[in-house]
Amino acid sequence: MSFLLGRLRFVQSGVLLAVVILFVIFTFWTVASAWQGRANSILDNFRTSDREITTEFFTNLEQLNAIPDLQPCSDEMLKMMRITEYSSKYWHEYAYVADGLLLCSTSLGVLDQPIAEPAADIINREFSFTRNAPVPLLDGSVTAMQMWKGHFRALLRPFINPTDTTSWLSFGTFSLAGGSVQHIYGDASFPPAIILVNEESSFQQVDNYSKLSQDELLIQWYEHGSWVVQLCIRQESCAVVSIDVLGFFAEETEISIAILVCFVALLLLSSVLTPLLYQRYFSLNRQLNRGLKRGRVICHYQPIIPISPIDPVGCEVLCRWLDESGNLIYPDQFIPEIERNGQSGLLTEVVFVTAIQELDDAEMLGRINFSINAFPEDIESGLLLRLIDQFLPGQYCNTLTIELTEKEINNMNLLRSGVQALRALGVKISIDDFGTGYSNLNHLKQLQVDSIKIDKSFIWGLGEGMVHAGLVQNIVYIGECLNLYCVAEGVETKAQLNMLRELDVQYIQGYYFSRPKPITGFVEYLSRDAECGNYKIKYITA
Ligand SMILES: Nc1nc2c(ncn2[C@@H]2O[C@H](COP(=O)(O)O[C@H]3[C@@H](O)[C@H](n4cnc5c(=O)[nH]c(N)nc54)O[C@@H]3COP(=O)(O)O)[C@@H](O)[C@H]2O)c(=O)[nH]1
Repeated sequence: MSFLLGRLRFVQSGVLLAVVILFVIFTFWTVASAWQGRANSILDNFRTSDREITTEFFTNLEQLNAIPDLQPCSDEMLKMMRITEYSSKYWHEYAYVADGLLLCSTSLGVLDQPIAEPAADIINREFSFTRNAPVPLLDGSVTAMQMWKGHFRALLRPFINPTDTTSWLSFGTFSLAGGSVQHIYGDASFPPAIILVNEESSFQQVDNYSKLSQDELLIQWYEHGSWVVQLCIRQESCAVVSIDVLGFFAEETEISIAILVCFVALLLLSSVLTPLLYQRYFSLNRQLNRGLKRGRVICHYQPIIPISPIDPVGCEVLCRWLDESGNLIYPDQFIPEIERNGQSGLLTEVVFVTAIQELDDAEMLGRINFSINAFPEDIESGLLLRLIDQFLPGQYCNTLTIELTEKEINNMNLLRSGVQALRALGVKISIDDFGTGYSNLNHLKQLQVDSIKIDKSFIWGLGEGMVHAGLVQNIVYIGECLNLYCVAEGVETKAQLNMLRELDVQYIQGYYFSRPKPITGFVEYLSRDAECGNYKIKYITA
């Protein structure tokens, strides 16, 4: 019972643990996909706009710079600048600049008084720009990002700023200028963008990076409670999205509550499911069912030593069950369950077939006697006859003893005729645990058996006074009268052995000689000539 309870608790905690692990994975996945989705959309926005903005800038300004033989700020040049602005999506107010002075622009035309341009705060290899500096052309009343290339300059139109996000998510872009990282827009107080030089060798120092395309790299890392995702385009600009993990849960209360509710629901569900799962997969009943089919029932062999040196040695085959955790379970613990499940025939078959196979492999079949335990219904149903016919060569039938285990007899007539059929083959029948259970004298007379096995409780009482000695003596006497031989089981001491010899018991079985052992241990024991009692092992000779 305690074994079962322990098992139940083990299974329950196992299932609970599995449920919790699944839930944690589910939570992580839900949360991660929620914030990853948000970060991705921002990065996508950045990716698209950055690509389009820079492509448009370079295309347009390169075209303007490449116009040959045009007078600066001539009507022809202004026309070209206005056509360019008309087809621009991101850039406007194209202007012509010479020696730091702005001479004309698309909206104002040729200026009466040239205006000094602000100094670019970022100077790159091919271009220069200011970040949101006041625009002198418009009296400094507006700020805009201004970018120069060659003789031309353009202003970036205001567009939707992706920093418009939640409190747990911040965004910023950075650019590489003059060999250093410059903040362009968004949150400047970020964990610094890792490396803006978009060279694979430098990114390879970062664990989690992936190359999205020839000129795009994505890097992700965890830092100070934030998950940071950085996307770099070409060699100059990177967008960084930072997700504050705890902030997410604090802000997104609906998601947090939903997760909490799911967790509680899962806990409740698991407390309902666990017993059902246990019943379905882990009950002793189920395990036995699987075990019987999957060779988890194994055989141990315990010697039965004859008192007379002329009689051959024997053994009793005793089953054990190797449960799914690798523990050896003894028959008293699982046979009652097997009987309740109506699987006793299956157990007998597994033990019978395994024992014959193992004895044969160990070259013991035919050289020693062997006893197998069986239920009365195995004889009544004809199962044992079928098994013998199928698996035991006829010449070895007289080495087999069937020990009838203590159980109610269903049909005495069937049992009697089954016993007769077995005995006709040479198989011997023994009444197990004689003196207890159903093994009464009337059954002995009706069944015509070959031997009786004196129950170990009588043997253990031998040293305790005359009563048990008298009982054993009477059992031996009954055996003599009915022409049966006696086997004493449970012999543990030399004193018990000596008393049994005096009482003329013919065979001894017990820990005094050997505990039940797997076939290899049993064969090894026999090869040492039963040193425990100085018994010379005698085998059956052909
Ligand atoms: N139908 C089947 N019944 C089986 C089968 N295998 C075993 N059994 C029956 O289960 C009962 C318990 O068996 P087990 O735990 O294997 O115990 C056996 C011996 O280990 C034990 N024994 C033997 N000598 C000693 C000893 O000196 N001291 C001590 N404390 N125990 C000892 O006795 C059991 C043998 O019993 P028996 O069969 O009555 O000879 C038991 O009733 C088995 O019959 C099976 O395959 N099928």
